[in-house]
Amino acid sequence: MSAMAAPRKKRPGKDEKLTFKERLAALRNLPAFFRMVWQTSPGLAIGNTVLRVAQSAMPLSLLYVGKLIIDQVVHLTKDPGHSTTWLWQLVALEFGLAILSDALSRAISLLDGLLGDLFANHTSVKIMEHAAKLDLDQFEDAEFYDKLERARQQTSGRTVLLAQVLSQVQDIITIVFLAAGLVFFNPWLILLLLLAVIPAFLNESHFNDLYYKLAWGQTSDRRELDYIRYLGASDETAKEVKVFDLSNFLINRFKFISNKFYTDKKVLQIRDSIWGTIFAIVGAAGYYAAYVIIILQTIRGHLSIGDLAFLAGSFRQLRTTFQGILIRFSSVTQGALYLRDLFEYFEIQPKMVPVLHPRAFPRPIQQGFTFEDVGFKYINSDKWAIRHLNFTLHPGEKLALVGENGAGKTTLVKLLSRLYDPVEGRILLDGIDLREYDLKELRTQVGVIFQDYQRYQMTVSQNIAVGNIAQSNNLPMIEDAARQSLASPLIEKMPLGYEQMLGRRFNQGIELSGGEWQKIALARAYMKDAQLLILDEPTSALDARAEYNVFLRFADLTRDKTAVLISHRFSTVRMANRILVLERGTLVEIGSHEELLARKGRYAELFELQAAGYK
Ligand SMILES: Nc1ncnc2c1ncn2[C@@H]1O[C@H](COP(=O)(O)OP(=O)(O)OP(=O)(O)O)[C@@H](O)[C@H]1O
Repeated sequence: MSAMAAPRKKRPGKDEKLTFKERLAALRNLPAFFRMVWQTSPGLAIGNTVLRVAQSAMPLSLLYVGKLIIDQVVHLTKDPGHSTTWLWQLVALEFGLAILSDALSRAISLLDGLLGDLFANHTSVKIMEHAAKLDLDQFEDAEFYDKLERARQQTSGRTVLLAQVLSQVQDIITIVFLAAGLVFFNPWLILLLLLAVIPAFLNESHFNDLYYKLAWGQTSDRRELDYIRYLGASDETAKEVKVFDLSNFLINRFKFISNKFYTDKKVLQIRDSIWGTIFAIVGAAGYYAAYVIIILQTIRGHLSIGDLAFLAGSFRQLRTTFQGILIRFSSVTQGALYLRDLFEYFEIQPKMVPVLHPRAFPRPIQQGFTFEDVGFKYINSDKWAIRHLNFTLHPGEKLALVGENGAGKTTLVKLLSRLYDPVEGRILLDGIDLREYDLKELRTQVGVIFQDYQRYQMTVSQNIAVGNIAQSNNLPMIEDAARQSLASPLIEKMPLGYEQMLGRRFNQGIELSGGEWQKIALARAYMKDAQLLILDEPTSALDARAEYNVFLRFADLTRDKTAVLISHRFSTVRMANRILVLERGTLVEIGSHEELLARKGRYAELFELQAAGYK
């Protein structure tokens, strides 16, 4: 079973050469990128384009007006009696153009900034929306995580790409304007310039590939680096880092990985700047060759002084714009390569595709859930976590799952709540495959509290409301759920009651004990009127009296519901109608507490073992 349903594409490995063709092919991602930009804000996108087109006409206009001014000045020096009106009109025009050009640049960078911020937000939302669609096991795949990480990096990095692509278009239009002016004088000079900047371009694009490959190869190390940074400086880990004295261990690991990054990049950067300098000299030589030609033509009287200034200025501008375009071309293609990562992430499709015509969830459940030879193994494991599992969970039944660590109890529960689908066999609900029911409805009808439930750094009421987020403003319901899970006395003692922030991350947050957190988390189970309630060791952190009370209450509150409990405490387990004993993923016994004790099998053995501890 593969988590990556999307087609795998050939990716450049560390040593693999990225061809020019591949780089060009990456540009195919740009239309999709522009679509995303457009979706972000059509108004800003149009405004930006219009301003940039206007700005691209500026250099040529300024240079041409400059030429007219010089020619007019030269004319006036030869003929001082001539009227100066035209000259001052030209100066005023140039002044106006200079102000306009400056205003346009500022407006463009403002729109770039605004559009960039909105684009980053829009992409982050899309990444989260897509993550919500994916299956749980896709998150457990390291390759997927790398992809997610690279996609995340796109959000801020791609705003740069946006400005680059737009500048590229703007510069191309500028060049068309300038070249149109220059072709008139000498087309061969443009060719000369082109030849002079091409080596710099090839060099730049070569190094960009190397940078990209380096960053690509470092993705998973980078994840480790982020993780170490978090371990080394976070409220959640500070306690263990201190008692186990881990700081040196973490710092050394951090240094080792970050130094490796630094060294690898340094070597590239040095080579890049040496070659960059050499090719910049070649470019400058091209420009000065053209300059000499223009000077010679002026001396021979073929060009006016104004023409000389205009041509020299145009060439200088043309050269920098050309170089900018060519150099940016490789960073645009590099950006497009990164975009491919983003789009590849969006291409990953969940395997749990909804059926075309989902069935309505039965209300009430008639026959219950039947496991038919169910087998399951995790994507990153060759071992069967569950195998050949056959049993029926009857409606209204309270079933306890018992087994040693790693026996498969939580896995069974995940299959029941369709976080995963079986790899072998099937699970039936009222005789029909669970996969045929509407997944959303199933989620509302099956309530699960996992042993590793989340401690949200949010308010108490939000922490409870996550059990049914649609009711997050329904305080009476939240209070009722807290009463049922026996959390209300605890909440009433808090300074801000249900509005109390929990955890230490945010202002005025208070930290709770493990058992206190569990009581809050348990309230989530009562937030919806689910027909099947699953509690996976929900009371392991509660003291004996609290646990006893919770289960008495639970039995009372779930009288007409089906329930599955996982617990290592037999005092709890014995309250169930039936007990299913799992061993290495298979069912070894099933029956009531009394029946299983009488059998003197595995359950009796585990029960005696625990009872002996209390004697
Ligand atoms: N996400 C996962 N990826 C790979 N293997 C997993 C994953 N979760 C569990 N396993 C493996 O599947 C097997 C069953 O695990 P499971 O969590 O169902 O056990 P359990 O009976 O609930 O254990 P415990 O009493 O310790 O909670 C174990 O061998 C475990 O290593």
